[in-house]
Amino acid sequence: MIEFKNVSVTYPGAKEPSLADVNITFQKGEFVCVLGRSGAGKSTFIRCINGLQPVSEGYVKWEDKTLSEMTHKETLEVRRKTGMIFQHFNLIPRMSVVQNILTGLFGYKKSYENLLGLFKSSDRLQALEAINQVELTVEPTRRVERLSGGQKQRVAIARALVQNPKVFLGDEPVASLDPGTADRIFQLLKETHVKRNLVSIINVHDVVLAKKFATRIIALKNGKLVFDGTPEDFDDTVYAEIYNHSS
Ligand SMILES: Nc1ncnc2c1ncn2[C@@H]1O[C@H](COP(=O)(O)OP(=O)(O)OP(=O)(O)O)[C@@H](O)[C@H]1O
Repeated sequence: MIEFKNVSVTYPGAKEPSLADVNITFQKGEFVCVLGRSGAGKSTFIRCINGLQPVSEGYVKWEDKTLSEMTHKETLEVRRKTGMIFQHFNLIPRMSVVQNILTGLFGYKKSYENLLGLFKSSDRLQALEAINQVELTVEPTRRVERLSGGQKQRVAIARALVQNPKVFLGDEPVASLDPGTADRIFQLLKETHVKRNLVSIINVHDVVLAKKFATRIIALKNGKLVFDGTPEDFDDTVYAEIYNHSS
């Protein structure tokens, strides 16, 4: 469904590529965790998937279409199909839970409707359903700045859900949460993933979480794809190879 072919990314002024000649394909139903040391290229990789980061060489394909050759409309469609979840949640602090979730519907609306905040009652119903699905028990009208980290991440997931995504992309979604909350958020992501038969590709620092939830683990080192296998294959030898400090 998503294919990387000889993908490299070199940032302006950089001597070395941050992503180097990556070849990989992802299929529906895969729950992929991306591992690697800090600076290995994980965020760059995730952002290439929906074109937030343009590639310097090679291409990324969604089904049979190359991202860089898509029309504006097709690119927007790809973004709409992608639910992104970030470490710092990317919510609007002074807006309420339900208002934040409704922004997930922007991809379905005309821009003037977004500007005027025009939502139908069926939209609000959808937002309330998403709140139920992520088991968020706070008042929908509460401002998100007053929520805990775990609650904020649930709002972010609910916002991604109303988008009706085909793909979940996570850039360190649990990095700022305590271990118990991180585990519960991963549980929720995995359940949603299974229910909706998504492709999920999630950067994570915690190898234990990756091994517990992933159906496939990949690892980057200095921008190169150095591991692609099952959680069982990701053993101590592989761990040492990926996280050691020599190049
Ligand atoms: N916008 C940018 N401009 C220049 N260099 C960048 C940019 N973004 C990332 N880099 C560099 O590219 C490399 C890979 O960064 P990236 O953020 O993809 O790694 P990462 O594995 O996600 O790291 P972390 O786990 O710390 O978030 C790093 O050397 C980083 O400094």
